[in-house]
Amino acid sequence: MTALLDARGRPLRDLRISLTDRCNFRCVYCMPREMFGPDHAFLPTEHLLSFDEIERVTRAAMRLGVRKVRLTGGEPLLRDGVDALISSLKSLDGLEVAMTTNGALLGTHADGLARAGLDRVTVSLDSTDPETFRRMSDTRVPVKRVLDGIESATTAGLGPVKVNVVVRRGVNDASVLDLARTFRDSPVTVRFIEYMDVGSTNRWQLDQVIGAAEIASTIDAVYPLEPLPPRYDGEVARRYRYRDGGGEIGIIASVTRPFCGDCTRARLSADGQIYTCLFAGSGTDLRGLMRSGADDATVEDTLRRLWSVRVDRYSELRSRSDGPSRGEKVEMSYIGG
Ligand SMILES: Nc1nc2c(ncn2[C@@H]2O[C@H](COP(=O)(O)OP(=O)(O)OP(=O)(O)O)[C@@H](O)[C@H]2O)c(=O)[nH]1
Ligand SMILES: C[S@@+](CC[C@H](N)C(=O)[O-])C[C@H]1O[C@@H](n2cnc3c(N)ncnc32)[C@H](O)[C@@H]1O
Ligand code: SF4
Ligand code: SF4
Repeated sequence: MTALLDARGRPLRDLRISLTDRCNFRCVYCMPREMFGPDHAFLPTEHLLSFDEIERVTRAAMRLGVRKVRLTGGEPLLRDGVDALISSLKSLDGLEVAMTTNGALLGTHADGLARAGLDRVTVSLDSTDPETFRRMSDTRVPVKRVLDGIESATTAGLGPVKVNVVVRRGVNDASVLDLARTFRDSPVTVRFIEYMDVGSTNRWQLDQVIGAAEIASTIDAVYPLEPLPPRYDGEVARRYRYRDGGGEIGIIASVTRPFCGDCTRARLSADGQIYTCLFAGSGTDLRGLMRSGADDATVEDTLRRLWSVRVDRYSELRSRSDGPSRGEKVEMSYIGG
């Protein structure tokens, strides 16, 4: 089989699947409470893709080159029966299944996820300081519960666990060193993410971004670092290791050093739209297609046609004066991060 490439020569390798648009947190950079309050209309259950439909799309995507899926959201652990979905995805030959979660429910779910066959988990955690954590995540869940969840995941064998930290100037600057220190000499890898202009509700401004170079030098000044080579083509995080052998960290520089050139990711929203870029304004409706009776070959063909004309490179164009307009973009909680 010849590899399917998009119009810029990029293969399709990863499928990120949002299981729900709901969340038990209201992170200010993702689902600000003033936009996602009690009146917000979340998707009704019948609009969510069923597990059978998710599996059908995954099988079609695998025939086109996908080898890894990441279950995300919203908060994926809020979707009932997630263990059953993982078991059925893991029965597909050679598929790696990972999950990104806010960790609040990991303590109770870690063992079941491991039994279902989940390969790895990434936990989002923006600070270990209780007040800063609350300010970033706008939740009553105590930070200790997330830290315990990370430990449960490690004990259950869902590792090596990664911790994703969104860094926002003026809010959690101090968390860079705190989190580096907390997880040094542990099996957990912390990855610092430049704050991005996803969606249309977080009122992003460039001066709120702490760039990769500053993050690296802040850590390097206290715990000297050296760069590591990527583990695979298209890895989003730049890796560094502590010179004293204390483990490694990653930095995801999607604003200051975009990685669109080897972006191999498609995204499936909770209601079955396929997006070829995190910053897209609209997707292609696979749910409607499947519910109108389309067979597997038609689903595969739709994906193939969509990927073969793909030209997306939003992050590379963001800073150019002739770059993309700041029109409506899909929300991260709906499409998955
Ligand atoms: N702009 C942009 N940002 C991305 C993309 N993929 C991931 N990110 C950002 O990077 C963060 C980390 O993504 P992960 O899924 O944890 O990273 P990953 O490197 O794919 O995961 P691994 O399988 O562990 O290597 C996300 O939460 C996003 O903020 C992408 O395609 N475009
Ligand atoms: C949308 S969340 C979904 C999964 C789960 N609820 C969680 O938080 O891990 C996926 C990832 O997107 C990241 N994210 C959300 N908004 C972001 C933004 N504006 N800039 C950078 N990363 C963001 C989060 O930190 C998280 O790691
Ligand atoms: S980043 Fe994750 S935990 Fe935070 S609001 Fe978005 S979906 Fe929820
Ligand atoms: S901005 Fe779009 S094309 Fe670029 S890396 Fe992110 S998802 Fe891929």
